Amino acid sequence: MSNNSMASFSAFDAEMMARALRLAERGLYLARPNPRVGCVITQNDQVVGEGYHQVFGQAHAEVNALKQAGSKASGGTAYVTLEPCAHQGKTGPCATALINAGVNRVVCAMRDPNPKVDGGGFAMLQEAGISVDSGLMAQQAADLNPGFIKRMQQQRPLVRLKMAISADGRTAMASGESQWITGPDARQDVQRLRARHDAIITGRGTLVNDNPSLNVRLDEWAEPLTEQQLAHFKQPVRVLIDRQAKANLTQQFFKLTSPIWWVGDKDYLDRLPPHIERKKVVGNGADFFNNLLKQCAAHQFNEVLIEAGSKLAGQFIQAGLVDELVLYIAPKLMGANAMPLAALPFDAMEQSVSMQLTDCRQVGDDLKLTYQLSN
Ligand SMILES: NC(=O)C1=CN([C@@H]2O[C@H](COP(=O)(O)OP(=O)(O)OC[C@H]3O[C@@H](n4cnc5c(N)ncnc54)[C@H](OP(=O)(O)O)[C@@H]3O)[C@@H](O)[C@H]2O)C=CC1
Ligand SMILES: Nc1c(N[C@@H]2O[C@H](COP(=O)(O)O)[C@@H](O)[C@H]2O)[nH]c(=O)[nH]c1=O
Repeated sequence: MSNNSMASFSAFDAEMMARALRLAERGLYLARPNPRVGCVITQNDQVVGEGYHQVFGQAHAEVNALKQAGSKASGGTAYVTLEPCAHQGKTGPCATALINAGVNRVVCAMRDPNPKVDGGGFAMLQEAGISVDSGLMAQQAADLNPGFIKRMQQQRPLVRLKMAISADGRTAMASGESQWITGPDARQDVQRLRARHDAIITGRGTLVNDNPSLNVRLDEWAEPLTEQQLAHFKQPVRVLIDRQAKANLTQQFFKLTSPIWWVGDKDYLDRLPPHIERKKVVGNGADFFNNLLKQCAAHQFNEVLIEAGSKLAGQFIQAGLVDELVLYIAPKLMGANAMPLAALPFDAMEQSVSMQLTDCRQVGDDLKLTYQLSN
Protein backbone atom coordinates (compact mmCIF):
# COMPACT_ATOMS: atom_id res chain seq x y z
CA MET A 1 0.00 0.00 0.00
CA SER A 2 1.18 3.50 -0.60
CA ASN A 3 0.67 6.19 1.99
CA ASN A 4 1.19 8.82 -0.65
CA SER A 5 2.05 12.47 -0.41
CA MET A 6 -0.39 14.85 -2.10
CA ALA A 7 1.75 14.96 -5.23
CA SER A 8 0.97 11.40 -6.24
CA PHE A 9 -2.80 11.93 -6.28
CA SER A 10 -4.43 13.45 -9.35
CA ALA A 11 -6.64 16.53 -9.37
CA PHE A 12 -9.55 14.17 -10.07
CA ASP A 13 -8.66 12.12 -6.99
CA ALA A 14 -8.70 15.31 -4.91
CA GLU A 15 -12.04 16.37 -6.36
CA MET A 16 -13.60 13.00 -5.57
CA MET A 17 -12.21 12.90 -2.03
CA ALA A 18 -13.51 16.43 -1.40
CA ARG A 19 -16.91 15.18 -2.55
CA ALA A 20 -16.69 12.18 -0.21
CA LEU A 21 -15.78 14.50 2.68
CA ARG A 22 -18.83 16.66 1.99
CA LEU A 23 -20.99 13.53 2.02
CA ALA A 24 -19.45 12.42 5.32
CA GLU A 25 -20.42 15.76 6.89
CA ARG A 26 -24.06 14.84 6.41
CA GLY A 27 -23.61 12.23 9.13
CA LEU A 28 -22.73 14.97 11.64
CA TYR A 29 -25.73 14.41 13.90
CA LEU A 30 -26.81 10.82 13.34
CA ALA A 31 -23.72 8.65 12.78
CA ARG A 32 -22.56 8.97 16.40
CA PRO A 33 -21.12 7.04 18.12
CA ASN A 34 -19.77 5.79 14.78
CA PRO A 35 -17.48 8.04 12.76
CA ARG A 36 -18.83 10.26 9.99
CA VAL A 37 -17.76 8.63 6.70
CA GLY A 38 -18.44 9.39 3.03
CA CYS A 39 -17.76 7.38 -0.13
CA VAL A 40 -17.77 8.08 -3.87
CA ILE A 41 -17.42 5.40 -6.55
CA THR A 42 -16.19 6.26 -10.02
CA GLN A 43 -15.92 4.39 -13.28
CA ASN A 44 -13.91 5.89 -16.17
CA ASP A 45 -13.73 9.19 -14.31
CA GLN A 46 -17.51 9.39 -13.90
CA VAL A 47 -19.30 9.21 -10.54
CA VAL A 48 -21.47 6.09 -10.50
CA GLY A 49 -22.34 5.91 -6.82
CA GLU A 50 -22.12 7.91 -3.63
CA GLY A 51 -23.17 7.46 -0.05
CA TYR A 52 -22.45 8.21 3.58
CA HIS A 53 -23.01 6.61 6.94
CA GLN A 54 -26.40 8.10 7.68
CA VAL A 55 -27.53 6.51 10.91
CA PHE A 56 -25.75 4.51 13.59
CA GLY A 57 -26.52 0.82 13.21
CA GLN A 58 -27.42 1.16 9.55
CA ALA A 59 -25.37 0.67 6.37
CA HIS A 60 -21.88 2.14 6.19
CA ALA A 61 -20.89 4.71 3.55
CA GLU A 62 -19.29 2.16 1.18
CA VAL A 63 -22.35 -0.09 1.19
CA ASN A 64 -24.66 2.85 0.40
CA ALA A 65 -22.39 4.00 -2.44
CA LEU A 66 -22.03 0.45 -3.83
CA LYS A 67 -25.81 0.03 -3.78
CA GLN A 68 -26.17 3.11 -5.95
CA ALA A 69 -23.36 2.06 -8.29
CA GLY A 70 -24.64 -1.48 -8.82
CA SER A 71 -22.68 -3.36 -11.48
CA LYS A 72 -20.93 -0.12 -12.53
CA ALA A 73 -18.66 -0.44 -9.48
CA SER A 74 -16.82 -3.34 -11.11
CA GLY A 75 -13.40 -2.16 -12.29
CA GLY A 76 -13.98 1.24 -10.71
CA THR A 77 -12.38 3.30 -7.94
CA ALA A 78 -13.80 3.86 -4.46
CA TYR A 79 -12.92 7.09 -2.62
CA VAL A 80 -13.52 6.68 1.12
CA THR A 81 -12.85 9.16 3.90
CA LEU A 82 -11.88 6.40 6.37
CA GLU A 83 -10.28 2.98 5.97
CA PRO A 84 -13.02 0.42 5.14
CA CYS A 85 -13.83 -1.78 8.11
CA ALA A 86 -12.64 -5.38 8.16
CA HIS A 87 -14.74 -6.63 11.04
CA GLN A 88 -18.28 -7.83 11.50
CA GLY A 89 -20.01 -5.16 13.57
CA LYS A 90 -23.63 -4.13 13.32
CA THR A 91 -23.11 -4.47 9.57
CA GLY A 92 -20.77 -6.72 7.53
CA PRO A 93 -17.18 -5.74 6.66
CA CYS A 94 -17.04 -2.97 4.04
CA ALA A 95 -13.70 -4.26 2.72
CA THR A 96 -15.52 -7.49 1.75
CA ALA A 97 -18.31 -5.50 0.08
CA LEU A 98 -15.76 -3.57 -2.01
CA ILE A 99 -13.96 -6.80 -2.97
CA ASN A 100 -17.22 -8.51 -3.93
CA ALA A 101 -18.22 -5.50 -6.04
CA GLY A 102 -14.98 -5.86 -8.01
CA VAL A 103 -13.48 -2.39 -7.52
CA ASN A 104 -9.91 -2.01 -8.81
CA ARG A 105 -8.63 0.76 -6.61
CA VAL A 106 -9.46 2.21 -3.21
CA VAL A 107 -8.36 5.73 -2.25
CA CYS A 108 -8.64 6.56 1.44
CA ALA A 109 -8.16 9.71 3.44
CA MET A 110 -7.01 8.04 6.64
CA ARG A 111 -6.48 4.82 8.52
CA ASP A 112 -9.20 3.78 10.98
CA PRO A 113 -7.98 4.46 14.56
CA ASN A 114 -10.40 1.79 15.81
CA PRO A 115 -8.16 -1.06 17.08
CA LYS A 116 -10.69 -3.51 15.60
CA VAL A 117 -9.79 -2.17 12.12
CA ASP A 118 -6.47 -0.21 12.16
CA GLY A 119 -4.89 -1.43 8.94
CA GLY A 120 -6.98 -4.61 8.73
CA GLY A 121 -9.24 -3.15 6.05
CA PHE A 122 -6.29 -2.12 3.88
CA ALA A 123 -4.69 -5.57 4.30
CA MET A 124 -7.90 -7.33 3.25
CA LEU A 125 -8.23 -5.18 0.13
CA GLN A 126 -4.61 -5.69 -0.87
CA GLU A 127 -4.77 -9.41 -0.35
CA ALA A 128 -7.64 -9.39 -2.86
CA GLY A 129 -5.39 -7.60 -5.38
CA ILE A 130 -6.96 -4.16 -5.02
CA SER A 131 -4.62 -1.19 -5.19
CA VAL A 132 -4.88 0.97 -2.06
CA ASP A 133 -3.69 4.58 -1.72
CA SER A 134 -4.11 6.32 1.58
CA GLY A 135 -3.41 9.77 2.99
CA LEU A 136 -5.36 12.02 0.62
CA MET A 137 -6.86 14.92 2.66
CA ALA A 138 -6.08 13.08 5.86
CA GLN A 139 -6.32 16.19 8.05
CA GLN A 140 -9.74 17.15 6.70
CA ALA A 141 -10.96 13.60 7.32
CA ALA A 142 -9.58 13.62 10.87
CA ASP A 143 -11.28 16.98 11.51
CA LEU A 144 -14.64 15.34 10.81
CA ASN A 145 -14.19 12.88 13.65
CA PRO A 146 -12.03 14.45 16.35
CA GLY A 147 -14.02 12.81 19.15
CA PHE A 148 -14.09 9.33 17.62
CA ILE A 149 -10.32 9.47 17.09
CA LYS A 150 -9.73 10.72 20.64
CA ARG A 151 -11.92 7.98 22.10
CA MET A 152 -10.16 5.26 20.10
CA GLN A 153 -6.67 6.54 20.89
CA GLN A 154 -7.04 7.94 24.42
CA GLN A 155 -10.21 6.32 25.77
CA ARG A 156 -11.80 9.69 26.40
CA PRO A 157 -14.09 11.92 24.35
CA LEU A 158 -13.23 15.28 22.82
CA VAL A 159 -14.20 18.02 25.29
CA ARG A 160 -15.58 21.24 23.85
CA LEU A 161 -16.32 24.17 26.15
CA LYS A 162 -18.85 26.68 24.90
CA MET A 163 -19.26 30.05 26.58
CA ALA A 164 -21.45 33.02 25.71
CA ILE A 165 -19.58 36.14 26.76
CA SER A 166 -19.82 39.90 26.59
CA ALA A 167 -17.15 41.87 24.74
CA ASP A 168 -15.47 42.35 28.14
CA GLY A 169 -15.41 38.58 28.72
CA ARG A 170 -18.23 38.22 31.27
CA THR A 171 -20.65 35.29 31.54
CA ALA A 172 -23.26 36.39 34.13
CA MET A 173 -24.04 39.32 36.39
CA ALA A 174 -22.99 38.92 40.03
CA SER A 175 -26.63 38.10 40.83
CA GLY A 176 -26.45 35.09 38.49
CA GLU A 177 -28.55 36.74 35.77
CA SER A 178 -27.27 35.90 32.27
CA GLN A 179 -30.21 35.64 29.92
CA TRP A 180 -29.46 36.66 27.40
CA ILE A 181 -25.98 37.75 26.54
CA THR A 182 -25.93 36.62 22.91
CA GLY A 183 -28.60 37.20 20.27
CA PRO A 184 -31.14 34.81 18.72
CA ASP A 185 -28.94 33.78 15.78
CA ALA A 186 -26.08 32.74 18.06
CA ARG A 187 -28.47 30.83 20.31
CA GLN A 188 -29.87 29.05 17.27
CA ASP A 189 -26.29 28.16 16.31
CA VAL A 190 -25.82 26.68 19.79
CA GLN A 191 -28.74 24.35 19.10
CA ARG A 192 -26.82 22.94 16.11
CA LEU A 193 -23.63 22.81 18.11
CA ARG A 194 -25.38 20.78 20.82
CA ALA A 195 -26.79 18.35 18.28
CA ARG A 196 -23.41 16.92 17.25
CA HIS A 197 -22.55 15.99 20.85
CA ASP A 198 -23.23 12.80 22.76
CA ALA A 199 -23.47 14.66 26.05
CA ILE A 200 -23.81 18.15 27.50
CA ILE A 201 -22.11 18.67 30.85
CA THR A 202 -23.38 21.32 33.24
CA GLY A 203 -22.97 22.39 36.84
CA ARG A 204 -25.27 22.97 39.75
CA GLY A 205 -24.69 26.74 39.70
CA THR A 206 -26.07 26.86 36.17
CA LEU A 207 -29.01 24.64 37.05
CA VAL A 208 -29.99 26.82 40.01
CA ASN A 209 -29.55 30.18 38.29
CA ASP A 210 -30.77 29.46 34.77
CA ASN A 211 -33.42 26.78 35.14
CA PRO A 212 -32.05 25.49 31.79
CA SER A 213 -33.35 22.84 29.39
CA LEU A 214 -30.00 22.03 27.73
CA ASN A 215 -31.69 19.89 25.11
CA VAL A 216 -31.77 20.14 21.30
CA ARG A 217 -35.02 21.72 20.16
CA LEU A 218 -35.25 20.39 16.65
CA ASP A 219 -38.64 21.99 16.10
CA GLU A 220 -36.98 25.44 16.35
CA TRP A 221 -34.39 24.80 13.63
CA ALA A 222 -34.53 27.15 10.66
CA GLU A 223 -33.57 24.27 8.33
CA PRO A 224 -35.26 21.28 9.92
CA LEU A 225 -34.06 17.70 9.68
CA THR A 226 -35.96 15.31 7.41
CA GLU A 227 -38.64 13.02 8.89
CA GLN A 228 -36.21 10.11 8.63
CA GLN A 229 -33.46 12.03 10.41
CA LEU A 230 -35.85 13.16 13.12
CA ALA A 231 -36.84 9.57 13.78
CA HIS A 232 -33.20 8.63 14.46
CA PHE A 233 -32.00 11.68 16.35
CA LYS A 234 -30.70 10.89 19.84
CA GLN A 235 -30.79 13.74 22.32
CA PRO A 236 -27.41 14.29 23.99
CA VAL A 237 -27.26 12.96 27.55
CA ARG A 238 -27.44 15.89 30.00
CA VAL A 239 -24.73 15.37 32.60
CA LEU A 240 -25.29 17.30 35.82
CA ILE A 241 -22.37 17.62 38.23
CA ASP A 242 -23.91 17.97 41.68
CA ARG A 243 -21.76 16.05 44.13
CA GLN A 244 -23.92 16.85 47.15
CA ALA A 245 -27.17 15.93 45.36
CA LYS A 246 -28.66 19.31 46.23
CA ALA A 247 -30.58 19.82 42.99
CA ASN A 248 -34.32 20.12 43.07
CA LEU A 249 -36.17 17.47 41.10
CA THR A 250 -39.06 19.83 40.36
CA GLN A 251 -36.88 21.88 37.97
CA GLN A 252 -37.74 21.68 34.29
CA PHE A 253 -34.28 20.25 33.58
CA PHE A 254 -35.45 17.01 35.25
CA LYS A 255 -38.96 17.12 33.81
CA LEU A 256 -37.76 17.05 30.19
CA THR A 257 -37.43 13.41 29.27
CA SER A 258 -34.12 13.46 27.40
CA PRO A 259 -31.61 11.38 29.38
CA ILE A 260 -29.77 12.69 32.42
CA TRP A 261 -26.73 11.51 34.33
CA TRP A 262 -26.86 12.90 37.83
CA VAL A 263 -23.21 12.82 38.88
CA GLY A 264 -22.09 12.71 42.48
CA ASP A 265 -20.87 10.45 45.20
CA LYS A 266 -24.00 10.49 47.32
CA ASP A 267 -26.94 8.16 47.12
CA TYR A 268 -29.85 10.04 45.69
CA LEU A 269 -33.53 9.44 46.07
CA ASP A 270 -34.32 5.77 45.62
CA ARG A 271 -36.89 6.11 42.93
CA LEU A 272 -35.77 8.35 40.09
CA PRO A 273 -37.76 8.62 36.84
CA PRO A 274 -36.35 6.25 34.19
CA HIS A 275 -34.62 8.97 32.16
CA ILE A 276 -32.47 9.95 35.16
CA GLU A 277 -29.49 7.79 35.94
CA ARG A 278 -27.39 8.15 39.03
CA LYS A 279 -23.66 8.11 38.21
CA LYS A 280 -20.99 7.67 40.77
CA VAL A 281 -17.68 9.32 39.90
CA VAL A 282 -14.81 8.94 42.33
CA GLY A 283 -11.81 11.20 42.89
CA ASN A 284 -11.11 14.87 43.40
CA GLY A 285 -9.88 17.64 41.11
CA ALA A 286 -8.46 16.42 37.81
CA ASP A 287 -9.01 12.78 38.86
CA PHE A 288 -12.74 13.41 39.21
CA PHE A 289 -12.98 14.89 35.71
CA ASN A 290 -10.76 12.18 34.21
CA ASN A 291 -12.95 9.51 35.76
CA LEU A 292 -16.09 11.21 34.47
CA LEU A 293 -14.63 11.29 30.96
CA LYS A 294 -13.62 7.63 31.21
CA GLN A 295 -17.25 6.80 31.94
CA CYS A 296 -18.30 8.93 28.97
CA ALA A 297 -15.91 6.98 26.70
CA ALA A 298 -17.17 3.68 28.11
CA HIS A 299 -20.65 4.76 26.96
CA GLN A 300 -19.24 5.50 23.51
CA PHE A 301 -19.48 9.28 23.80
CA ASN A 302 -17.24 10.82 21.13
CA GLU A 303 -17.80 14.52 21.75
CA VAL A 304 -19.02 16.18 24.94
CA LEU A 305 -19.98 19.85 25.31
CA ILE A 306 -19.58 21.78 28.54
CA GLU A 307 -22.25 24.42 29.05
CA ALA A 308 -21.64 25.59 32.57
CA GLY A 309 -20.62 28.61 34.56
CA SER A 310 -17.16 29.97 35.27
CA LYS A 311 -16.46 27.55 38.15
CA LEU A 312 -16.88 24.31 36.24
CA ALA A 313 -15.32 25.85 33.11
CA GLY A 314 -12.27 26.85 35.17
CA GLN A 315 -12.00 23.46 36.84
CA PHE A 316 -12.06 21.63 33.50
CA ILE A 317 -9.47 23.97 31.98
CA GLN A 318 -7.22 23.65 35.02
CA ALA A 319 -7.46 19.88 34.78
CA GLY A 320 -6.08 20.22 31.24
CA LEU A 321 -9.12 18.47 29.78
CA VAL A 322 -10.64 21.09 27.47
CA ASP A 323 -9.70 20.41 23.84
CA GLU A 324 -11.68 23.17 22.16
CA LEU A 325 -13.18 26.45 23.34
CA VAL A 326 -16.10 27.96 21.42
CA LEU A 327 -16.82 31.56 22.34
CA TYR A 328 -19.90 33.47 21.27
CA ILE A 329 -19.01 37.13 21.88
CA ALA A 330 -21.85 39.63 22.17
CA PRO A 331 -21.45 43.35 21.52
CA LYS A 332 -22.19 44.21 25.18
CA LEU A 333 -20.19 45.33 28.18
CA MET A 334 -21.26 43.72 31.46
CA GLY A 335 -18.79 45.37 33.76
CA ALA A 336 -16.21 44.32 36.29
CA ASN A 337 -18.66 43.01 38.90
CA ALA A 338 -19.94 40.36 36.49
CA MET A 339 -18.66 36.76 36.49
CA PRO A 340 -15.59 35.89 34.39
CA LEU A 341 -15.32 33.39 31.54
CA ALA A 342 -13.51 30.89 33.70
CA ALA A 343 -12.53 30.99 37.35
CA LEU A 344 -8.79 30.47 36.94
CA PRO A 345 -6.72 31.53 39.95
CA PHE A 346 -3.72 32.72 37.95
CA ASP A 347 -1.22 35.32 39.14
CA ALA A 348 1.56 35.16 36.57
CA MET A 349 1.68 35.22 32.77
CA GLU A 350 3.44 31.87 32.77
CA GLN A 351 0.24 30.32 34.16
CA SER A 352 -1.89 31.57 31.27
CA VAL A 353 -3.38 29.07 28.86
CA SER A 354 -2.25 29.43 25.25
CA MET A 355 -4.71 28.66 22.51
CA GLN A 356 -4.80 28.55 18.74
CA LEU A 357 -7.59 30.30 16.86
CA THR A 358 -9.02 27.83 14.34
CA ASP A 359 -12.22 29.53 13.22
CA CYS A 360 -13.75 33.00 13.33
CA ARG A 361 -17.14 34.01 12.00
CA GLN A 362 -20.01 36.40 12.58
CA VAL A 363 -23.34 34.92 13.72
CA GLY A 364 -26.06 37.58 13.67
CA ASP A 365 -24.69 40.46 15.76
CA ASP A 366 -22.27 38.21 17.66
CA LEU A 367 -18.85 36.77 16.90
CA LYS A 368 -18.10 33.05 17.11
CA LEU A 369 -14.49 32.15 17.78
CA THR A 370 -13.15 28.61 18.01
CA TYR A 371 -9.86 27.87 19.74
CA GLN A 372 -7.81 24.73 20.05
CA LEU A 373 -6.15 24.17 23.42
CA SER A 374 -2.95 22.19 23.56
CA ASN A 375 -3.00 19.93 26.57
N1 LIG B 1 -22.67 32.79 29.61
C1 LIG B 1 -22.62 31.48 29.59
O1 LIG B 1 -22.24 30.85 28.60
C2 LIG B 1 -23.06 30.73 30.78
C3 LIG B 1 -23.35 31.39 31.94
N2 LIG B 1 -23.73 30.68 33.04
C4 LIG B 1 -23.97 31.43 34.28
O2 LIG B 1 -23.02 30.99 35.22
C5 LIG B 1 -23.56 31.11 36.52
C6 LIG B 1 -23.25 29.85 37.31
O3 LIG B 1 -21.88 29.68 37.33
P1 LIG B 1 -21.16 28.93 38.51
O4 LIG B 1 -21.67 29.46 39.80
O5 LIG B 1 -19.72 29.04 38.19
O6 LIG B 1 -21.72 27.45 38.42
P2 LIG B 1 -21.39 26.17 37.52
O7 LIG B 1 -22.48 25.96 36.56
O8 LIG B 1 -20.02 26.22 36.99
O9 LIG B 1 -21.51 25.11 38.66
C7 LIG B 1 -20.48 24.95 39.58
C8 LIG B 1 -20.04 23.54 39.40
O10 LIG B 1 -18.72 23.36 39.64
C9 LIG B 1 -18.59 22.09 40.27
N3 LIG B 1 -17.31 22.04 40.91
C10 LIG B 1 -16.68 23.01 41.56
N4 LIG B 1 -15.47 22.57 41.97
C11 LIG B 1 -15.38 21.29 41.59
C12 LIG B 1 -14.38 20.28 41.72
N5 LIG B 1 -13.22 20.54 42.31
N6 LIG B 1 -14.63 19.07 41.23
C13 LIG B 1 -15.77 18.81 40.62
N7 LIG B 1 -16.75 19.73 40.43
C14 LIG B 1 -16.54 20.94 40.93
C15 LIG B 1 -19.76 22.09 41.21
O11 LIG B 1 -20.05 20.79 41.62
P3 LIG B 1 -20.68 20.53 43.05
O12 LIG B 1 -22.03 21.17 43.06
O13 LIG B 1 -20.70 19.06 43.11
O14 LIG B 1 -19.73 21.18 44.02
C16 LIG B 1 -20.82 22.61 40.28
O15 LIG B 1 -21.35 21.59 39.46
C17 LIG B 1 -25.04 31.33 36.37
O16 LIG B 1 -25.32 32.65 36.76
C18 LIG B 1 -25.31 31.14 34.91
O17 LIG B 1 -26.28 32.04 34.45
C19 LIG B 1 -23.86 29.34 33.02
C20 LIG B 1 -23.61 28.65 31.87
C21 LIG B 1 -23.12 29.29 30.67
N1 LIG C 1 -26.71 33.07 28.71
C1 LIG C 1 -26.47 32.49 27.52
C2 LIG C 1 -26.27 31.09 27.40
N2 LIG C 1 -26.33 30.33 28.48
C3 LIG C 1 -26.34 28.86 28.43
O1 LIG C 1 -27.53 28.36 27.86
C4 LIG C 1 -28.24 27.59 28.83
C5 LIG C 1 -29.73 27.69 28.64
O2 LIG C 1 -30.06 26.80 27.64
P1 LIG C 1 -31.58 26.43 27.32
O3 LIG C 1 -32.36 26.50 28.60
O4 LIG C 1 -31.53 25.07 26.75
O5 LIG C 1 -32.04 27.46 26.33
C6 LIG C 1 -27.77 28.17 30.12
O6 LIG C 1 -27.97 27.34 31.21
C7 LIG C 1 -26.30 28.36 29.84
O7 LIG C 1 -25.60 27.14 29.84
N3 LIG C 1 -26.02 30.59 26.17
C8 LIG C 1 -25.98 31.37 25.06
O8 LIG C 1 -25.75 30.87 23.95
N4 LIG C 1 -26.18 32.68 25.17
C9 LIG C 1 -26.41 33.29 26.35
O9 LIG C 1 -26.58 34.52 26.37
